[in-house]
Amino acid sequence: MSTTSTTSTDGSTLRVAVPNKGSLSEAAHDILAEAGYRRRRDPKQLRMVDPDNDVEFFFLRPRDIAVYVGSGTLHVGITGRDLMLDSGAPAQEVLALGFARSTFRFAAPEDGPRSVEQLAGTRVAAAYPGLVRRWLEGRGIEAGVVGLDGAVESAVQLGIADVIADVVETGTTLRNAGLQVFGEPLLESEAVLVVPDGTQAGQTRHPSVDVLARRLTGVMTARRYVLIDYDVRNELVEKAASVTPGLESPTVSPLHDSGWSAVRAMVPRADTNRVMDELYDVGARAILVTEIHACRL
Ligand SMILES: Nc1ncnc2c1ncn2[C@@H]1O[C@H](COP(=O)(O)OP(=O)(O)OP(=O)(O)O)[C@@H](O)[C@H]1O
Ligand SMILES: O=P(O)(O)OC[C@H]1O[C@H](OP(=O)(O)OP(=O)(O)O)[C@H](O)[C@@H]1O
Ligand SMILES: [Mg+2]
Repeated sequence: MSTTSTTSTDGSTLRVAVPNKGSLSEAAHDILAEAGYRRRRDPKQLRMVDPDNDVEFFFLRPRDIAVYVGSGTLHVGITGRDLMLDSGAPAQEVLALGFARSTFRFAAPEDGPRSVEQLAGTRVAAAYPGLVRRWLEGRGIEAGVVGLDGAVESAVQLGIADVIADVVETGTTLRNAGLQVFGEPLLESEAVLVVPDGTQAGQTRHPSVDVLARRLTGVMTARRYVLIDYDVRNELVEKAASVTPGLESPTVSPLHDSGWSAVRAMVPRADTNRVMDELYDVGARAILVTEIHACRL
């Protein structure tokens, strides 16, 4: 009877890879829980079956997720765009998820290289060596890449590299290491939903991937928008509606007092107060804002 199950039409359980720890993990678990999937109880759990949704979750290192998905052994996963590209695995992004945002940038001491052109002949330290090598090759720049596991910012001071290429979020770690960014970002990254590369022979997308993607999109929309309701005199409806056009068009309903209408529309959360001020100026009253808990557009 349920129409919300992710049960696939081909009868096989959807196998989903989720980051087990690190920067992506908590937000990935949150968005899945908001999308109606079972939440992991124990952070050491490696695998969890969610029978209500006919999904099996595998909690893996974020760096490995594109490798599993690309091999076809798991149907879909959540990882970082940068991690997916670094792996070189035959996986492709189907949905950007809006969290774990970062930029990937070159940085060096003040007296080091200050432009991409000056990278030739240098040693670049990176925890994403595949991504950096491909980026340099794509531009015909011949530089050595020193692959490290992390704390890359120390590599210059410790003498094994001239430049680093790393994830920058606030820039605090770079500043503390006396490094400055230069050149354009190599990449803008965020968490993404990945599936096996469509070009791989013999691999077809599991039908429940689309249900998962729709649910996650619904959560992102519910987070990004609020619902606004207000009353306005009939002659002012058009003017007020132009302030709150909604996604398609606002809902306008008659009030018991025939001179007034009630209007309802979705508004970007970030615009809420500006929109309320404008509506009040137009003459709207009883302006109410409510959360959207879930939606399918
Ligand atoms: N401040 C940040 N540090 C590291 N990764 C970040 C940061 N902000 C966003 N990210 C993103 O999170 C992903 C890295 O996840 P991962 O779990 O490997 O990171 P981590 O927190 O550095 O874990 P670890 O401690 O194992 O290195 C990448 O996609 C990266 O772009
Ligand atoms: O710009 P910031 O806000 O300072 O964040 C970026 C830093 O955070 C991450 O390091 P992490 O703490 O994951 O350590 P690691 O380098 O050992 O992975 C990343 O590798 C950068 O070093
Ligand atoms: Mg790290």
